[in-house]
Amino acid sequence: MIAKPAEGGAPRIIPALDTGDLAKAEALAASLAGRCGVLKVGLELFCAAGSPAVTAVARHAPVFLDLKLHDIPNTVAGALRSLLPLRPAMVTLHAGGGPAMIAAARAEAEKAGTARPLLLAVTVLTSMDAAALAATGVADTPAQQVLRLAKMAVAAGADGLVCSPQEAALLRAELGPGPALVVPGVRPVGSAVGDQARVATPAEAVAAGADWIVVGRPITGAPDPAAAAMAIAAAIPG
Ligand SMILES: O=c1ccn([C@@H]2O[C@H](COP(=O)(O)O)[C@@H](O)[C@H]2O)c(=O)[nH]1
Repeated sequence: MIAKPAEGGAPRIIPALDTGDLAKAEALAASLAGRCGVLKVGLELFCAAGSPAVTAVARHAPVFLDLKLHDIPNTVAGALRSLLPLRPAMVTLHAGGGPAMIAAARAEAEKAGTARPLLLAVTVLTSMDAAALAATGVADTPAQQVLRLAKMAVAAGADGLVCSPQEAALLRAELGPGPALVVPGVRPVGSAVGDQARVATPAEAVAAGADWIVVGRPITGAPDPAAAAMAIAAAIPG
């Protein structure tokens, strides 16, 4: 399993290679790999190019395969079985799938032995504010719902959690140093927020307890993505 980055050590930034163009993703991977420890393949790239996208990006750095699996336990276990030969370093599944789904995924992942991916449970999407959450029938605040889902997911076998920077400190305080915290919704000072709702700067996210921060458009949309990634790294103390 991939180890958490040590303080002041391995780079903590995971660029999201969100494009439907595999050649563009490969070029981004080649330019960013030296500066970032892990690269993220998400739904846009995977739906466009499939498993060859993972293989191509993995030539440059370990892959965070962010497919946010969410289905009945048997189907999620089967999806994971199909993904494990790609040797992703991290895989996401929605915590909302419940404890049986997460436990089934963990049991399947264990079959890959020490090479297994980190299983990360997505709590409440960082694009959702309190009103969006209420529209799904959840009257609690995003922080309350994130904590509820996080506790359940870790108890069911998740190795870590995807949360916004605004809940990272709460999860660290409640769950301790064990679970990996992978944090999107990160915006360098002056960057457009776009469709993200619960955001903070890279420095704030890391100070709150993020092990890795996920940054997409502020890097991939920059005229020089590698320079943008280096500027983000430089803005994180330590
Ligand atoms: O709650 C979540 C879970 C995953 N993501 C993913 O992270 C990146 C963020 O991209 P930006 O361009 O920096 O907004 C993207 O791939 C999402 O699918 C998330 O944003 N929030």
